[in-house]
Amino acid sequence: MPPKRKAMPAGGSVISKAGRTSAMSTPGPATPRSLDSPMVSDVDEDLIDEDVTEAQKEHEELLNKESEEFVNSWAIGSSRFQKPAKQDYRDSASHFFGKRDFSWLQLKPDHKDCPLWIDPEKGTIVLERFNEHASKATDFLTAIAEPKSRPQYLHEYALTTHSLYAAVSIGLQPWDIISTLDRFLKTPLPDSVRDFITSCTKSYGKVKLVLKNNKYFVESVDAELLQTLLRDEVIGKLRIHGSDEITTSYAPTMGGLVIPGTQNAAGVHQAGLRQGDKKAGEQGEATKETELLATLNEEEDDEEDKEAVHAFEIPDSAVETVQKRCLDLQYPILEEYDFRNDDVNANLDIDLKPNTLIRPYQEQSLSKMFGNGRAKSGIIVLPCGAGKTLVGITAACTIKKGVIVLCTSSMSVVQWRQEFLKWSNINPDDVAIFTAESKNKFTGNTGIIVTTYSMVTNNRERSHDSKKMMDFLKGREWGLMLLDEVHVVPADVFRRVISSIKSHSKLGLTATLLREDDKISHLNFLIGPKLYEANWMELSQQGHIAKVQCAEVWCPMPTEFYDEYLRATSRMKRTLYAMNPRKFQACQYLINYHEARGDKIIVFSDELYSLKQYALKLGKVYIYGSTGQAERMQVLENFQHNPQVNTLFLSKIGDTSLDLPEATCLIQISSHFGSRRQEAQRLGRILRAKRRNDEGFNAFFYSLVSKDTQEMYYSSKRQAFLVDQGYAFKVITQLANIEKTPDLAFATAQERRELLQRTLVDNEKGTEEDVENDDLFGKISSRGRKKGTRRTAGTLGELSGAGDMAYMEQKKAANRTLKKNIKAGQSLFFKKIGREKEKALKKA
Ligand SMILES: Nc1ncnc2c1ncn2[C@@H]1O[C@H](COP(=O)(O)OP(=O)(O)OP(=O)(O)O)[C@@H](O)[C@H]1O
Repeated sequence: MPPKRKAMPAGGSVISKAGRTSAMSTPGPATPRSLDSPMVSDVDEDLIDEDVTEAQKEHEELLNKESEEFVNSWAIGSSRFQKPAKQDYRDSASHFFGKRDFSWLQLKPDHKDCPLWIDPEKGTIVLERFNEHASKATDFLTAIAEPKSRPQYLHEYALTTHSLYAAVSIGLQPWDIISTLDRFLKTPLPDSVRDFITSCTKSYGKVKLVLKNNKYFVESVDAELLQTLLRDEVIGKLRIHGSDEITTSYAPTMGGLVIPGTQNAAGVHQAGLRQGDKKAGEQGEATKETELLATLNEEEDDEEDKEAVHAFEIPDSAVETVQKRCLDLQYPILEEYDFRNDDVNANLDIDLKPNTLIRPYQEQSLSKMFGNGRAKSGIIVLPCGAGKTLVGITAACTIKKGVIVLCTSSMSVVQWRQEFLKWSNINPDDVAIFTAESKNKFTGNTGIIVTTYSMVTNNRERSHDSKKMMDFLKGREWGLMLLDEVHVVPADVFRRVISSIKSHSKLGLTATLLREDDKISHLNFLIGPKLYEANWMELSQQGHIAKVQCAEVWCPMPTEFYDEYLRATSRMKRTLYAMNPRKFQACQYLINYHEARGDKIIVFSDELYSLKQYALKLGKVYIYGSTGQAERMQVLENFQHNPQVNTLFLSKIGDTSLDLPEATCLIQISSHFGSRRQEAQRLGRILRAKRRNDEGFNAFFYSLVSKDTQEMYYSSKRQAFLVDQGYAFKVITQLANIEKTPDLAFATAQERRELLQRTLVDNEKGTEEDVENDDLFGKISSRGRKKGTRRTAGTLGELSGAGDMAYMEQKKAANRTLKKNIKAGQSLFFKKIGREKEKALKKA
């Protein structure tokens, strides 16, 4: 714990530009002036110009006089700051601002030192990132408000019922929130906002559901409130017979609980010292940033030491009814697990390996979960590639009880198991996998099971083994349920998971807490509130994720393509804007350029037809849903280690969970409409670039869009989330010297016309759908077909008489090289591609 901070003194000093201070003895609420303001002695007086100081003196005197009157006139709770009548504050400039004219909120005298602005009507808060007190305010805001947009200089947050619920759940009290917010604001806190905070928080966090010695207790520090609940006709009847008395005990504190992998953890300290100055510096920075919150929590812990907690017991079967009833009564229940006092469930022998040091933001997110010595259920949001897996593993190492991990695909299941073995000392026999292929149990009393959501919620007839495994999962209590990629799983799937598997605490992990159907709020009550959300830009500045240059490349459509586009069905439109020859050329140009720089490139296409056509024409490798597991592994292996395989074409199956730290450049040629989530997840593939800490290194993300088509509209929608995270998309309308690209494809009008004809013929009867989708719960079913489309067996070239064969003719040179490589026995992988080509040739 950082040293305890004393309450900030009232009043303070007004800082002039030259660093001079002037005393302000007026009583009033504490202000951010006292937040490490530079003292007058810090300033070299010789450097201050006489004239300037005179003018400043005058200004300060005036300011002091005004501020004295001003500060005297306001105090917390004063109705002075309610919105005055329009005629009292509107002036000739007001019409420029319309409803957003907040000039009636008078600035505090020391507003320059306060980093926050507030919209009193909507509760939107704007943070000046350039303000010297910004970092302290940032941590506070992350705890109480939803980050909406975080570009470089101004961040926007919104106070919502859910964000305030989350703030209460990590232990903040309404008065902490009100007074700290008031301290950071440039204007006095408007009454409307104060009332909103009070009303949202007064009932939150008052009632907790705690599983102690395997019995459920409804718990509160407010005995009166528990009596009210017991008088309720529904809850009263559910109290366990014979436990008429409300029991009283004392709340646990964080005392003694150390999150593994942190600076304080045993075994890690030494490793921490070896990490070098940079890491130590960052750790210090994180500690500084959390100081404010820690102080608030610490003060509260002291109080909690003495605070009595009252509880009554309810049966397991009544948990959902009580939760629902409490919600109806406006007392939402928070779930907490007192794992340190759980003597019933066997302890799991697991700890992080001694040299594992978790990063400051990982530590911060976990401290929100374990803030009061118990495990709170909730969601942690970290950017793609920032290490959510290790956060989940560290939570498991802290709780040390049975763990069940739910993933979206069997590929992630394998990865999760590997990560448990990589980061912790867990016995491999204690981590078992439950998928269609493997239904193992752990050998000891307790352990870890990694599975998928679909395995657990499958309604179809189960095999004998599968049924036995489900009985095993349902028949025991789990200490922790780790829910990976929570944003893709619909509410009813969660309900099915949660109702069939009993777990004391739940931790949801995601990079993008957003859904296009806006149903994200369901997660708040099904799993728990958002406990922490990291800032993408901050993490990339600290080198934990790569810095990325984003660009949107506008590719005009040749007239004949555009004519066809205008009259095509919506399905064909998508194919046409993906197959736009100018887009193809841009892709070819960018691949050449980045391969020459030594980059490893991933090209994404949702459109299977274009994925294959592009890859075959350019002689590159590709993976999509139907690619067999062995071939996938081989392709990925080659992409990572073979210097001749520098570009990989991927369908949407590579959107998530693919760990390819070699990839440094990403080109997107076709995507899923306006999905913000897909855009962010794809970016995530290069955020983990190995070379991210090389001097001046940048990864590149290009989105190729066909000009004047629907794709332009979708593209700007897709970027919204990343723009809010601070990424800027440059628009490129002309790629320099593209016409000089050697062997530029479709350079003649004749070739472009042929491409158009082929595209139309190949897709006349529908297009092939990807047969696998890692987003298991997306609109397109994972195994099914979309209405109006058809699945084809074999290659499209075989059906249309074109496809591969036509490309083989055009790319004779590339294929000859390919054949030579095969003959030289260069790799099995090249041999396989060669065989496919030869087969296609023979058929033709
Ligand atoms: N504290 C740490 N120290 C060293 N390496 C770490 C740490 N945390 C994470 N990593 C590494 O960062 C990489 C990304 O981690 P991980 O795969 O867990 O990311 P993620 O957040 O789950 O990404 P995605 O959402 O894309 O799946 C991994 O290679 C992991 O080993």
